[in-house]
Amino acid sequence: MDKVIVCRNLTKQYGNFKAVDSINFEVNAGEIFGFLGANGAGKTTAMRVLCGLSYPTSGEAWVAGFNVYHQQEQIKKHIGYMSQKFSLYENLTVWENIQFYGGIYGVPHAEIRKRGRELIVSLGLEKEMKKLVGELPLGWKQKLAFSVAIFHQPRIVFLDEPTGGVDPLTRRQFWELIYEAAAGGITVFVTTHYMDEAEYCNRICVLVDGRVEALDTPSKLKSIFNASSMEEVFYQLARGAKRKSD
Ligand SMILES: Nc1ncnc2c1ncn2[C@@H]1O[C@H](COP(=O)(O)OP(=O)(O)OP(=O)(O)O)[C@@H](O)[C@H]1O
Repeated sequence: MDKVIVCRNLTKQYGNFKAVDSINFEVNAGEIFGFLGANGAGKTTAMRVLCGLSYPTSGEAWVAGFNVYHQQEQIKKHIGYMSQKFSLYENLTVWENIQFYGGIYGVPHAEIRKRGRELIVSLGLEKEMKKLVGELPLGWKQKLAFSVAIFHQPRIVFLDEPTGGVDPLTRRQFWELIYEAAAGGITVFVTTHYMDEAEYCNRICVLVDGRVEALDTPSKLKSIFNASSMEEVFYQLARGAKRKSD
């Protein structure tokens, strides 16, 4: 099977403090891989290394076949990224944001127009196309931010708590977009604090104090921990955590 992310003893230290402590995992192509952990567990730190935004202290990792020490620029070209504070421009219109991000990622102009129109239709944003993004409800912004993050058809999309602050129905609709992307062959690496979302992932990796404490499908994890929900699994793992949120 094609491995799009491989981590081998990946470590990131700040001074003597190991924010990410020798983590190992592999993510398969087309997989929806959930990355869970309490506040301060090390999720964002690990994700930043995998996105080519910071260097590890030791260990190895490859993303889309590229090395995190030597090939950060190639990694950036082959991934999409969406954070909690997603990066849409609020004072540009929906259409202008699509054009802008398509351009940044080097999508040819004619292609941006064609795929941009298809995207507007598929999101049902025809009437909002010329509206400023700042005027859209949060749920729409999140859907648009996700669509823009995968507009250049990357191999992997990294989502850092993408659905913070929206209601369960909107979250569910957002996850339909995630499933569509995965069905189209994009690997999804997602952090979340919502345990209903954890259940939607193909596999879950739970970080506790910078270390991988569990890694399996939601159903296997529930059976291993003799738990009826991912919430319970998470609680059993995270209650021993020493780190507290900042
Ligand atoms: N630049 C830095 N210098 C020192 N310590 C840092 C730095 N960045 C992060 N840390 C520490 O590393 C640990 C992991 O932080 P990180 O943001 O990766 O956690 P997280 O799992 O993403 O948490 P959250 O769910 O709150 O976003 C925390 O204890 C944090 O204080």
